[in-house]
Amino acid sequence: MSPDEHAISESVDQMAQEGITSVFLTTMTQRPNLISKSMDTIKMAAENNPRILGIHLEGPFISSKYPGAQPIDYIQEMDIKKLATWYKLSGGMIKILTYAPEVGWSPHFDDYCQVHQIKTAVGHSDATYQLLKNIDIQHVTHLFNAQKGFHHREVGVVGYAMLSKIAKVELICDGIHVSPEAIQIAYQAIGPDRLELITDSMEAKGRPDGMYYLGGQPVDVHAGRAMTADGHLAGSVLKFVDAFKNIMAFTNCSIAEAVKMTSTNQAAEFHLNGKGFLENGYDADLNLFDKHLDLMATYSYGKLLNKD
Ligand SMILES: CC(=O)N[C@@H]1[C@@H](O)[C@H](O)[C@@H](COP(=O)(O)O)O[C@@H]1O
Repeated sequence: MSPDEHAISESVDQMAQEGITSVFLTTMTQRPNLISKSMDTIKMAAENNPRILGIHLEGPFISSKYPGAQPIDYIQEMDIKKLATWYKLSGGMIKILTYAPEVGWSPHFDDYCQVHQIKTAVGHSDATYQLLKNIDIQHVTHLFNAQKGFHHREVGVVGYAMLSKIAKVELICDGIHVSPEAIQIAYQAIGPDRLELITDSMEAKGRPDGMYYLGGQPVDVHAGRAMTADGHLAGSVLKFVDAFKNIMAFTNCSIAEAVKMTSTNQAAEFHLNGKGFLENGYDADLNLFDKHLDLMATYSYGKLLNKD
């Protein structure tokens, strides 16, 4: 394994400490050749690590109105040829693409994604409710963050996420990206069958405050917040087990619902066979908690990965 593949694989194994048994690794908006390199590196790392199940391409086909922490200089126009190159380099591992449909949608693009089973997600986008409804978007990336918010005459991406009957909706449940009250509203409007918790975390997670990098830009991490120099929240330092606990604390939902939002929904959406349930013949990926819901042990494919 190359040093980069090794580093990726190690960081995925490290995630077992917070109860993560499988991941889609997320790329940033960057120069095309760097995205190409990531595709190849992740593909190679996945050959030796069965916990890497896919890639989430976040950008580069997004709106310059909502870059968030994505480097604005590398936002690109939708280009199916580029997507096809990355898909090939990834060995078919791209499972989800976050993009801004108002700048990039075409029937040809939709066909390409459907044929290659790439889920299209709206994110970093200024799309209107009507556009999202017309193109039947089925996934919303980090609800509320870096997207058109709710206005009473144009309900935008947030309104679409709430009104859709089928779209799965991501939430960064750290109480910083989204306030506990907004999380309650999302829970009441969207519910545990469609919400999916994510971390959106970057390299500083679990490490001391200081300067780190996200997509090649310096990020200052202090007291649980990661900020770019121009003042955008830049990913999180949220541990997945804390997202699991927070959703219960913020919404009063049941453990069963929190389990749904952290595993079953994702497994079902992406047809991850063998994942998401404890059943005969399944992969035996599981977390053990004590009565305070502190994580005691994580098993992946039946093998103990961490222990308190
Ligand atoms: C990897 C990524 O892109 N993450 C986004 C970030 O770009 C955005 O700045 C932040 C806050 O968004 P907000 O200021 O719109 O709430 O949310 C997420 O962390």
